[in-house]
Amino acid sequence: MPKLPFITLLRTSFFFRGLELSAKSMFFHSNFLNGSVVGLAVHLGIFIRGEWHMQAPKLLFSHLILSLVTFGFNIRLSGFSPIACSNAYTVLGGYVCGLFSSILLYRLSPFHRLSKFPGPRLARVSKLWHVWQCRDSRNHLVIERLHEEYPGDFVRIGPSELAVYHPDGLDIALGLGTKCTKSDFFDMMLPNFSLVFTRDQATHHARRHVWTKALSMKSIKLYQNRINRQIEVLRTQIRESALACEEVVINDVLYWFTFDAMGEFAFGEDFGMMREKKWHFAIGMFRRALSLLGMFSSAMWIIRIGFELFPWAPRARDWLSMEAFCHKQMDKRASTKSSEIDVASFFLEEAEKLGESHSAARDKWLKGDATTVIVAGSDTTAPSFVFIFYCLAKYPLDAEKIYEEVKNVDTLEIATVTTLPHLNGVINEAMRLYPVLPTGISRLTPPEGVMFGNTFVPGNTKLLLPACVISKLESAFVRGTEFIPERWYSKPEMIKKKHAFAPFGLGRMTCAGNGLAMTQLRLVTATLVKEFKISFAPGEDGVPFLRDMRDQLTAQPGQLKLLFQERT
Ligand code: HEM
Repeated sequence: MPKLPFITLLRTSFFFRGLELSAKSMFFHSNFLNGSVVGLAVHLGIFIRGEWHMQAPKLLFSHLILSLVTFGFNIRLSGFSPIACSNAYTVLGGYVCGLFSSILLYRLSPFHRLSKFPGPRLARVSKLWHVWQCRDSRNHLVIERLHEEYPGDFVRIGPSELAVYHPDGLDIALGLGTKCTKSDFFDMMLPNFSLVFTRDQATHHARRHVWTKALSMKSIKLYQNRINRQIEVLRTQIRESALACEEVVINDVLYWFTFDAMGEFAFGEDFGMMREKKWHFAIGMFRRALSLLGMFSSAMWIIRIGFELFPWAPRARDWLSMEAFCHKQMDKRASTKSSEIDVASFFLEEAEKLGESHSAARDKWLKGDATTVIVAGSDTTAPSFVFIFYCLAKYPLDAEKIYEEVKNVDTLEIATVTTLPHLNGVINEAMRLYPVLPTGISRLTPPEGVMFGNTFVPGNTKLLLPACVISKLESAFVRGTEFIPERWYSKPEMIKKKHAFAPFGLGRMTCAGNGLAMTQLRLVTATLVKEFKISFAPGEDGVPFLRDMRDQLTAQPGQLKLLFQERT
């Protein structure tokens, strides 16, 4: 065999090495490209349409499985080797790049249906931006700041979500005749059913009548003895503090009262918090679990992943344990006969109608509504109370005006307190300036879209309707940021858009417990103002109370210390 010169050998070896490298590079590129095309197709063909939060846990799980299968497949093809692993990485890397580039470009592009609405660039890309902004549970400040930064009626706060600051926003999105429906947020409690968390309108309508019956003014009168009992415990506790000249942490006392009262109305048994002057463990769990909502309520897919894949994580566990506690309360109530009527009596009566053949659905409704009645009934009324008492301490002249109204009347008479103008003006004004659902109302536009004045909002857009901004708009209320109770009775000209104040929502899905909540607010405020002078405790100025407020779907104000002094 002729001997090849060394140089020729070298050249030939470089040539083949080059060929191998370019083949490898082509292979690499084609793997990457194939992955990217699949990623692109999956976005444009599937994920671009509809809602995916309910499937989020399954999607995450199936993507993990698919990644493992891709590795397995490549290892089977080329044996366990760096090449097999790098092939798998390349395909998966291509998929991820294709999928996310397509999502990113689309969301930032002028072709997106919400492209004309202003808002932070990162908010357009992903809801993770909003989640990050809410990491300290202060969504109300985020939403207020955005309103200042982007003056106008709308700000884009997510890829397909708008914050609406229009003075008619609540009326258009919630009012009678609206075609907007509840947003993805209301899938939070699934698989349990509950009136609040029911998106399907027909199902909602069918369930609503039980709640309407259980919380009608006629039924509330049946709970009057229970209400009076709880108010008496509260009065006694406040009187003890007044006699001892002790400051009262009003948040604790009024939260204990409201949860105790709700336990009593709902299941015929309070939580004993006022008597024992300490938090019940289940309510404590619930309040810890709320921090989940402070950060994640704007991204339901994260909450769904948390509940389904990480139910053992501390906050998710607190939430699930709190639900289990409420379910147990309902089971306990179902197995006892009560001589006095309570809210559960109505639910149990309805459950009996469903009978054994529908036992699964019946149990789900009972469980879901048991949680709702405690959570929606207490964690809303309690902060309303705290804000009202903050206003009474801050505006003592208004407290005195209420005193003039109540000093000669029976403050436990529902019909009487309903008609007292300044009492009701103060309650309304406190709820307007300090809404208990500061950013908690959201809706989805119908497929054909909705007009807000002259602006068209396209279909399937999630809307956030922040009461913390809308109810103070100058276009809705004259001197909108000031506390003026008279606007609700003697100065109606100071209200330009009455539906910009909707503390209980509007329309078909308005608060079912509106009457009960207002009754409690009126009776308790009138009773305590009649008996006590209320002021800030020494060293208290109410600043930390507002500064430390968290927005965890419901407002969780900071600590407030008050002094109660018995009127002589
Ligand atoms: C001051 C106290 C309260 C406030 C500010 C309040 C506020 C609200 C708001 C704004 C909504 C509508 C949410 C939406 O449209 O997305 C609502 C719904 C609801 N609330 Fe209340 N609420 C209070 C007290 C109560 C009480 C005491 C109960 C019951 C015991 C209750 C039970 C419900 C229920 C069941 C719904 C759902 C209604 C439906 O979807 O048909 N709420 N509440």
